[in-house]
Amino acid sequence: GLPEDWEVRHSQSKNLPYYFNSATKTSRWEPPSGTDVDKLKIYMAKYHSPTSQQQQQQQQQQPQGKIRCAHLLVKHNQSRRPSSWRESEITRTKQEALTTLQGFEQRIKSGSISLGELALTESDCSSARKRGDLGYFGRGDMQKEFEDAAFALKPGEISGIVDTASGLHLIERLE
Ligand SMILES: N=C(N)NCCC[C@H](NC(=O)[C@@H]1CCC/C1=C/[C@H](COP(=O)(O)O)NC=O)C(N)=O
Repeated sequence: GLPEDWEVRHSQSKNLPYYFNSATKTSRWEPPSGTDVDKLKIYMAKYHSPTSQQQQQQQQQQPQGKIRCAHLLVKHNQSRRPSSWRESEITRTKQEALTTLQGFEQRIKSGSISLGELALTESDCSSARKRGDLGYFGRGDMQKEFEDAAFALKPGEISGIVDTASGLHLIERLE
């Protein structure tokens, strides 16, 4: 039910449909004027319903049941391994680590810096050099508190502060 030259496409990053005009090569989030909205609704339900789309995407994008996350870890003197590439002996208290990570969280959630960018210099995990990217993992790979927080996220979402034996984390689900 779209006007001439228009087609529905799917944005992987936002996991949302958008409308593309192949003649003018323009795209937009809303259906173009002149769309037969009722017909479009039926079409979307059939081909672009989020569940089938998401299921498809889930299958294509990642090994079964695994997700991919980046994290920013701030260790403290009670961490299971109070040492990192940044600091051979980590002496900050847990409270200090919390205050530091809350500051990072504000900067990330305000959009002034990305988690990955900040992880590069601030994360006490060796994944820092990969902007915190831990790669794909499934249930049973990470410490439980981390796993539960990570699997509760949708792709693109960032957790609150997560407390594990490693230290305090912010987690971003990438896939
Ligand atoms: N599968 C992947 N990519 N690597 C295996 C990860 C093993 C796993 N690690 C963790 O749970 C901590 C918390 C989340 C990330 C993580 C990273 C830790 C944090 O630093 P650490 O406390 O070890 O010094 N550094 C590396 O392992 C575990 N079961 O201990």
